[in-house]
Amino acid sequence: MDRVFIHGLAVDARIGVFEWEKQLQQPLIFDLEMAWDIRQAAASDDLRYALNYQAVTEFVEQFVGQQQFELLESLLERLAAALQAEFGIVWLSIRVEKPAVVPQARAVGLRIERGTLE
Ligand SMILES: Nc1nc2c(c(=O)[nH]1)N=C([C@H](O)[C@@H](O)CO)CN2
Repeated sequence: MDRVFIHGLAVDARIGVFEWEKQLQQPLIFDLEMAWDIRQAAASDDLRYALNYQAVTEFVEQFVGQQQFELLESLLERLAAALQAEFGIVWLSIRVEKPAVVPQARAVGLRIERGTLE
């Protein structure tokens, strides 16, 4: 299956376990990989048959901006389900980095995969 990707998408979020984290917005960096059969879009040269990465980007920005969780796990699980439902994505991987929150590390975060590939 082909993949549409969005790398390095920075979105401010209210997320974290600690009280100080709940009082501010902090940047999250997302990498998304989404399975999509591109052949119909390629044959027709028509955006309607493509997975529109601009639309996905705006959806992620809006979704993340509206949520508040303690754990990255909670955010990613819901974001993955929302993207699959909104765009009909059968499989996706979302990786998120929380930069500079753990001083010993450049970034921390997680990566999940949801759905199935035929
Ligand atoms: N697996 C996770 N570990 C931690 C998270 C998280 O969301 N998932 N969050 C934190 C704190 O909020 C972090 O930002 C600062 O230590 C700790 N560990």
